[in-house]
Amino acid sequence: MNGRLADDCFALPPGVDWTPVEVALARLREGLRPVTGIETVGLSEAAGRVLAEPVLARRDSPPAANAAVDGYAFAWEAAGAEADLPLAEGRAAAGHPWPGHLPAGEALRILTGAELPAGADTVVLEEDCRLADGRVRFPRPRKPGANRRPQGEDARHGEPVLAAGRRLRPQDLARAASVGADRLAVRQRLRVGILSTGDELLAPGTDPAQPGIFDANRPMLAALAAGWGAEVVDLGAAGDDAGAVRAALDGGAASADVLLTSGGASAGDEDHLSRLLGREGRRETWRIAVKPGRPLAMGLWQGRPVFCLPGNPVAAFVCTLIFARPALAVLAGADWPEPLAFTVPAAFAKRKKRGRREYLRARLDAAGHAEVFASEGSGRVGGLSWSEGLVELPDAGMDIAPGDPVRYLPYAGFGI
Ligand SMILES: Nc1nc2c(c(=O)[nH]1)N[C@H]1C(S)=C(S)[C@@H](COP(=O)(O)OP(=O)(O)OC[C@H]3O[C@@H](n4cnc5c(N)ncnc54)[C@H](O)[C@@H]3O)O[C@H]1N2
Ligand code: MOO
Repeated sequence: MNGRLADDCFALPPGVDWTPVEVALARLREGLRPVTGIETVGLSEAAGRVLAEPVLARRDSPPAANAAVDGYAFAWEAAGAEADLPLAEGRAAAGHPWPGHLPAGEALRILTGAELPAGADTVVLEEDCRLADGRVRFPRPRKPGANRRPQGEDARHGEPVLAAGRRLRPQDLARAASVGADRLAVRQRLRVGILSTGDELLAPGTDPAQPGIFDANRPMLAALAAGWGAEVVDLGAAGDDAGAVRAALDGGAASADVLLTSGGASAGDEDHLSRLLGREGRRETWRIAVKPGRPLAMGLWQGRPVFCLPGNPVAAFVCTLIFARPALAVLAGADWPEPLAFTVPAAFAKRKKRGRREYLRARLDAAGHAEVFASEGSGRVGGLSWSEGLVELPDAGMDIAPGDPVRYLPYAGFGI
């Protein structure tokens, strides 16, 4: 079912001033619900889509016991410890079952994937066998059932094999296909509108001699959202003018399910986005205890959630990974994703203030230690491109020395 978001879905509990990251995340998790409809697609179109209903096994998988190796099938009980069995006529191959009932005390040539013939319960590996005069000799495997893949060992008929909310990875498609699924009920793609704001922004292709800065956020945010399975709606760039920002928000609310804006998030004279949302929409300024990203604001414009990301590209990027990504997942009907994190030794030294969580652009050196970008400047796009993950430092004050354990969040864990 599609959810309507409550007006206060971003509101913080009363009395909260500087919002710890985990409080902000918990609030998002509680306040958001799926906003996308459901459609049916074939397996070949389902990669990256979010399952709307569980996939149930349409039969046992495998449908019958079969051989895990090339060798000889036989009944374990009837063979001695040093087995010496006559070979039955014919063979069993994948897709070509042997029709008869194998008498106890005989063996049958069998290939990997072939259904085990009636009467046989065990398969001996061909490398362990000696063949002579129509007989096969081998040391009997220690246990009955060796090299046999039992019926239904991977899935039972009717069993849910994939839960609703899963974003389908290639291996999930294999799982769905293996139990006979054909068409899957998935969520429609979340439409994510991307808007940049600021008079200083230059479109790509502008003469570099022009004053201003090139819009770095929009291609980055669009690629992030697309990589997470969204349909991107490019809302362009709006100048620092309330009318232009209002028109862009109206256009976004009409064409997208959720908006990611950048710039104008804090409380400066030209921070129209934040002000407009406050006056004409619904805005919660969170003052999150995080660096970078403190000015992140969230709100609703005509019922559509809006993430007002800070303009500084590093802050926009970090806020998108940490806050917008799980929010977009929930809005898209997917499970809440937790970032992947490892504890690794630091390759750097840093004194950190208490009272806020910090994210540093980082990557692992050859020894597996986390090194960080030379500058923490939130405008340094070079550091974003240099980095392969983030070091996450907790709210406490810290004096970090090389070799101290730190939490490293590889970008690969964010799907980028
Ligand atoms: N008095 C205060 N000033 C600032 C505060 C504060 O709390 N009080 N917070 C600082 C922090 S932290 C950040 S982050 C920025 C965020 O401000 P805004 O979201 O209002 O963003 P702008 O002022 O519009 O832009 C900031 C910076 O980013 C550049 N920018 C904007 N959009 C883009 C884009 N699409 N591509 C590349 N660069 C972009 C813009 O030119 C500015 O340099 O505020 C601090 N100030
Ligand atoms: O979020 Mo600002 O430094 O924190 O760029």
